[in-house]
Amino acid sequence: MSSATLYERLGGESGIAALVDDIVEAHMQNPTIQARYLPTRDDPVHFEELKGHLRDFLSAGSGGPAEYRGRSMPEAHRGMNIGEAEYMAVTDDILAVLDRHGVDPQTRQEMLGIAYSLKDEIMHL
Ligand code: HEM
Repeated sequence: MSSATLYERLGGESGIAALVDDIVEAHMQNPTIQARYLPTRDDPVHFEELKGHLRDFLSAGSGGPAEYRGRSMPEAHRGMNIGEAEYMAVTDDILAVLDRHGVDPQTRQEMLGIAYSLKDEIMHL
């Protein structure tokens, strides 16, 4: 086990910013979920706010200093009726990007655990 916090292992503020950019881009390219995400780019202010929320969510949730000011997970995803295949697609994108950024397997496993733990707050709402 590494003694570094998850936040540190993700590369701190700059590492997380780079991860979020690439994860969002991966979602835009992923046929299973791109229709959910492409419209968020139509309004650049909203898009930047969304990416800021994703950075803060990841920082706050991994032991970093950010304060998450976005909506709760059920609030953010209510009305989307997100299914299993879509959840898998998002998780796959995240793991692939972590791999590309050289994040170690134990840390990727931890991220997978966190993603699974959030399922009930995000799916079928
Ligand atoms: C590990 C799983 C997930 C996490 C941690 C997560 C996290 C978040 C966060 C933090 C936001 C920002 C909320 C805000 O700005 O108030 C968000 C927004 C969003 N999420 Fe998720 N999400 C997950 C899975 C999914 C899935 C499976 C989908 C559907 C394919 C999805 C679609 C969206 C969309 C479209 C938005 C933007 C909503 C908007 O335009 O305001 N998310 N998510």
